[in-house]
Amino acid sequence: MTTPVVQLQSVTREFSGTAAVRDLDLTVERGKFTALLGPSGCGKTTTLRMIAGYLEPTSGAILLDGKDATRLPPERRNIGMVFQSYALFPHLTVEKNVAFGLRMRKLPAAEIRTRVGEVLELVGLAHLAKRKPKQLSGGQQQRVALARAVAVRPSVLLLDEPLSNLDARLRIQMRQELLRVQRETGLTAVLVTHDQEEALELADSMVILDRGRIVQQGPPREVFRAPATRFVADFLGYENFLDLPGKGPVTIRPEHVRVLGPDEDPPADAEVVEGTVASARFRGTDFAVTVTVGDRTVHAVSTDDTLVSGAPVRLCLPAAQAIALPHDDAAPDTTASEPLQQQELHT
Ligand SMILES: Nc1ncnc2c1ncn2[C@@H]1O[C@H](COP(=O)(O)OP(=O)(O)OP(=O)(O)O)[C@@H](O)[C@H]1O
Repeated sequence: MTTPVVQLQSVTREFSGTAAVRDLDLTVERGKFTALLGPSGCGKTTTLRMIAGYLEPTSGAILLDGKDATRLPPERRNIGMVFQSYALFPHLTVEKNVAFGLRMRKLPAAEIRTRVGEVLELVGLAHLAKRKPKQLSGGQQQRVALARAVAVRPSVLLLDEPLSNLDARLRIQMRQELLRVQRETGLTAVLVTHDQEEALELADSMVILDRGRIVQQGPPREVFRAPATRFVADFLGYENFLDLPGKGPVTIRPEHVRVLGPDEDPPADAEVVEGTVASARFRGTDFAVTVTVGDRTVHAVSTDDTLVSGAPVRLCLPAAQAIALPHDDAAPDTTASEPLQQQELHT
């Protein structure tokens, strides 16, 4: 096995006695794209800044390429960083911005010229080399920042919410761009994001943080399809948290809950509950439907445009899509986790 590029061993970082990151163990494999994902304040940026060397851990160790780097200053770590704010030098041209890190490393002028040319080609900006940052669009500025980080051939490329300043369309385009650059260069990358779609699309490994701790990690499909806790499920858009008779606490995505037609028979392995439509919100191709079942709300997705508030409906909860959750999982909304009563079920 090759040495991991980054290893965090029992890393804790406190601010005024409060831990922003607690006892974190993290391994970043060579050539892989790792995403740190979680809600605001969960410790993503603190973790990234410790890897970069801008913050020291309160305790624990950081290894880069297998060597202890816990107290090494940023300039002695071979790291490339891209920020949300681009952080370009406004008075320097695109090529001089990209050359900056190479000049700091005192590379020969000819080598700098070659590398700047290569990375500008890589991000498709060779034709804008003489422009200043303010003459570029947001997406182009972020490409310059990416080129500048890649030019130094870092051991690890650290990306702190690099796409969140871009509009929705451009963000999706730039995701592909980022992935292409990472794949073409073979660089190891660590991305901080609160956007689950971004992590799902880009990452080989997804690490979910909650209040400074890792709560789940693995390939995105695995984590998405089998959230280990209610927190992870909730964060990944599982809206239904139910206690099914004989099954215990489960979670199920709204798009897996079907509104049955009046004469429709449910599949054999499904639970069926009766309720009343509380709301049906049009979303373009379908409706986000909320249904009151007893004293709780079940979320479903339907293409039926005749559903109106107050209408009685039957919902089908396919057993195969119901993911079991730990019994003692803290419930963010306690009213939703009461067991569904037998009399509400039809078999
Ligand atoms: N310099 C600091 N001084 C005091 N507290 C800090 C400092 N930096 C971070 N924190 C606290 O540490 C916790 C984690 O912050 P961090 O910025 O790592 O979270 P995050 O997951 O990156 O959040 P966001 O997505 O909002 O950027 C927060 O509670 C934050 O207020």
